[in-house]
Amino acid sequence: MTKERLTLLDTTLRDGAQTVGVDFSLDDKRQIATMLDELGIDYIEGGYPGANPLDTEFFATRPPLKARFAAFGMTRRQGRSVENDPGVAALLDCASDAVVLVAKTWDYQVRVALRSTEEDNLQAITQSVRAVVTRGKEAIVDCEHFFDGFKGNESYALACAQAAMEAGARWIVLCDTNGGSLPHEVERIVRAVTKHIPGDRLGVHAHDDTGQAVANSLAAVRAGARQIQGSLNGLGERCGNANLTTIIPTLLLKDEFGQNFEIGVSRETLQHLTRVSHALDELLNRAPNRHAPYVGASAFATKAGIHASAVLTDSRTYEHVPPESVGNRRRVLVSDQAGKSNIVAELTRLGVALDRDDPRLGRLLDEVKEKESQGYAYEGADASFYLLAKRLLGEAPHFFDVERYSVAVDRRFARSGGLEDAGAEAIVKLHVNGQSKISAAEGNGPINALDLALRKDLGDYQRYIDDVKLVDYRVRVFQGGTDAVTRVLVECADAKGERWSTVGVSANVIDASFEALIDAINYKLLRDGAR
Ligand SMILES: CC(=O)SCCNC(=O)CCNC(=O)[C@H](O)C(C)(C)COP(=O)(O)OP(=O)(O)OC[C@H]1O[C@@H](n2cnc3c(N)ncnc32)[C@H](O)[C@@H]1OP(=O)(O)O
Ligand SMILES: CC(=O)C(=O)O
Repeated sequence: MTKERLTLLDTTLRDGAQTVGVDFSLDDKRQIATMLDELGIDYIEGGYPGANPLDTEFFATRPPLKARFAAFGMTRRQGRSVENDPGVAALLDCASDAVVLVAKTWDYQVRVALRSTEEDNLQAITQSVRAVVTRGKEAIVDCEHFFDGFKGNESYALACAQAAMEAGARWIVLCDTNGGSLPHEVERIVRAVTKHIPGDRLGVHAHDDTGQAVANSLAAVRAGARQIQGSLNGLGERCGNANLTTIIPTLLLKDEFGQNFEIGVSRETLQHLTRVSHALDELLNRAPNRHAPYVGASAFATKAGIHASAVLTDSRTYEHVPPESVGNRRRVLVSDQAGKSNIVAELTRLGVALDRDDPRLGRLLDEVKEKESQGYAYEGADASFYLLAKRLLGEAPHFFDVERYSVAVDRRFARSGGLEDAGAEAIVKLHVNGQSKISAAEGNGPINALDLALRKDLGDYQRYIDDVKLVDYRVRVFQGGTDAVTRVLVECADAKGERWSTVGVSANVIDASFEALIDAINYKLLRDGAR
């Protein structure tokens, strides 16, 4: 059976730029466009030339792309001709293959937001589309507020969409601009529109204000629309746009869509999806959403012991698709929800062989649960779990002893009252292979000073830790009040690019940090076979 082609238009660089907290640089835009292109997206909407210098520059220095490069802007303004509208001129003159024109299609918006007449808005649509087509570019019309407009005044919303089609627009895209529509409404309305406009000229642009942008986009496809607009990681105005990082694997891997449609993204490039999603977060300096469908670190993480036992027997028991299909991986977590299966799986991943019938396994599981009840959390501290296991198995040499440490915080104030200088000093006294070592260090804060002092002179073992860097530090205080317990998670990295995480727990944040730092060093010595 021949499959129908679905077209994807990515608006990460346009609607995504309207996300609170997102501020792309020119270089970010270039890198993101390249990633989208390599993925196999059909249209990349690069921004709004003429609206700001960055977007104008991005179009002036158009990146080389296989995808169609689309510029976004609005239909001509009231009281102006298309020839005399600088906004339209910027769209016509920029180096794009396609122009996406946003057009009002809700009569109420025409009156209130444009302060115009229904007739003038129809003419603006017709004239603007014609201008784009006459310039030899493809016209795509984003029918703003289409679903709300259709509910309020069906014939006017349809008249706007038809005006766009008759003027020569290749795609008429029905937008759920306020994001309040529900999947059954979208399906009903798109089906009604297909009686007037062929489905292979219809698209959908959904916002996520009820958390259903993905469902709404899929509902539109079920009803006949053949273009989906969305963004990577669901970036976009307010709650964001339809998340292409969810839609793409759904279209490829779920039978209803996969058996009936094809898209520009192949099963092979789909395996880069997790990397692309995280690369975007990295560019934006945002922590990836662990719970994101398909690409989140928890998307294929199994915490419950009963699930782990089954998933290790046959992964389909608790996985709706194989994690590798989207470039993700299975994680079986060690925590107070774990059973023996979780522990064996994590030990195997860490390269530690332990038989399921070995009585030490039960002792390790009990120890994990006891420590977790005190506040330790091993699901985010694999190196501390590794040390715990190795010590219980009697396979962890004792490298050094700490005799004492102290930390002082120093703050100096100017006569005017302002802060003049701030810093911290730490002293650590250790015993390494019979030698006493005392190290002092200054840092920009107490943990920094302590970390530097601890790693300054480890005698015979110093060469193993010279390249260690503390790359992440997180504190969580729980139980509240004066009995509060502090959990510190530390992530370290070395020159080989390896990363490992450790945990420390105490009523005192410095003690908890010190414990996590000590684990980090012991782990490195153990993994590198220090003698
Ligand atoms: C649903 C969406 O996400 S649409 C995405 C819109 N994206 C953006 O707005 C981001 C970039 N925008 C901008 O930089 C600026 O808004 C600009 C440069 C486009 C325009 O700036 P300004 O000229 O100051 O206008 P302003 O931002 O106040 O917008 C209101 C104007 O747009 C007009 N307008 C709004 N929508 C439309 C439309 N679909 N068709 C025609 N005109 C429109 C209004 O009538 C009003 O015109 P007026 O100034 O002649 O009264
Ligand atoms: C075009 C657009 O972004 C919208 O209507 O939501």
